[in-house]
Amino acid sequence: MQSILPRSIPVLGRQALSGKAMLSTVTHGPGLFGIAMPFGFNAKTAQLTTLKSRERGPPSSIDGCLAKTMPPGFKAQVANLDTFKLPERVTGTAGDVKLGQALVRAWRQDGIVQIAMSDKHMSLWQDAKLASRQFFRKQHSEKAVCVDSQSYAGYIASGEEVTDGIADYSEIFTITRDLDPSDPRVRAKWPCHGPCPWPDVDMKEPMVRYNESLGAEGERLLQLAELGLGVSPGSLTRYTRDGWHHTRVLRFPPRNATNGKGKEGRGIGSHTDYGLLVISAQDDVGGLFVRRPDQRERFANWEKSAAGLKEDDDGWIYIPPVEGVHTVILGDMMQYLTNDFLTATPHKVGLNTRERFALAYFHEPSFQAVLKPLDKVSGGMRLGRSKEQEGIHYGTHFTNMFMRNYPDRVTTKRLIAEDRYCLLSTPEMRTMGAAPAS
Ligand SMILES: O=C(O)CCC(=O)C(=O)O
Ligand SMILES: [Fe+2]
Repeated sequence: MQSILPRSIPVLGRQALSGKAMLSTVTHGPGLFGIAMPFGFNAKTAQLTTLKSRERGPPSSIDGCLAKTMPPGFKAQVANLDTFKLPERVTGTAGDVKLGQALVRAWRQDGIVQIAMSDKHMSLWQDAKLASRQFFRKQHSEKAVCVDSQSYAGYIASGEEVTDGIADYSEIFTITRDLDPSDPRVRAKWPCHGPCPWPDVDMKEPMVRYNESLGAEGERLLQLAELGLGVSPGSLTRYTRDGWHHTRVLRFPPRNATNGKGKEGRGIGSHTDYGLLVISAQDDVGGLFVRRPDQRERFANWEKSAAGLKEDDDGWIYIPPVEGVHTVILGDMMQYLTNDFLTATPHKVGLNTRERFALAYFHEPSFQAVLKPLDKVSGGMRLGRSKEQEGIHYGTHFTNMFMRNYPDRVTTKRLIAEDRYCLLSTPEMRTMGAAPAS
């Protein structure tokens, strides 16, 4: 099976392309907005467009349409990414290896890949999007009660989350592992372990279905990444047994209807996410920007916060919405495991002229995992130093990040008041060791 849509273009066609051929720089004046959006092109159309614009040279009118979805006030190159199609199962065939290598190459070049949604994913995403709209439309008082003092799951009002000391305008419902109060880990007061305070089944059911299917996609992507990196099967996926996967259901207000708590036009500040993969879907509005891997921009979010990194600098890539695709960026633990060969993707979200809905699914190591860098993969900088390290306990990294983002949340206050943090260093919390030498 071919790895990239459509069948009429060469597999791994991206190799023939210089990165520049896919990007055009656009600065938006406010006058450009209100023009019809390009949503409605499916992944296949977008791919064909890429091919056409390559043949013609200058950006096509469709490229221009994609660029017009960029939020006002931002300057960035506009991506027109290839779309990969995943096999239903990864079995290690020559085709799987080629696809894995192409994914690794694309992550190293752009920091992001586009994956075609299957019909099933498409319908799960439509249902989840509808549930999200219905939830965010509720009265503030109905949403505000969806909070839990033991887990970080539940509602986060616009202006509550903090990135690099500045309030984000995103309004969020976070879904973490939904644990009954009688669960032994909850009773033992493990940090971040507790129920998900769902508003109702109308929200719960579609979200649970969506997350389950992305869990399977995350595993296939990790298996392909193992093949692409040339490491033994299980080198990455051993950490996701009992993975601490979670999801952020996001709404961004239009830029002229915020509550004045954050910075004008900024939805979420520049940051990297914490685990292995972030698999996202966005609606037709547009707002996501990423930075490509750059040897000159070194960071390690688990050692020193990467929040706010280069936020107002040049060099951002705008990722326009394309119907029928997931985007996949990399998290801190992928960077740590691969010794910087694959780096976490810095990204940020700008507010647009219309409200925007997105769903970010985080495919993560187990809370109890202690990760160790892979011997066989080296990005240069960290090799040697990383080998001597004790490894990273994912639960501690996750807890640190959530405490940093929500300093005033009831969950953070209870965690501190009950001195739960010290439990993170106990042996029961670290029951997954490092990968055996491959
Ligand atoms: O809105 C998006 O597309 C991305 C959101 C994001 O970066 C996050 O939730 O961490
Ligand atoms: Fe993010």
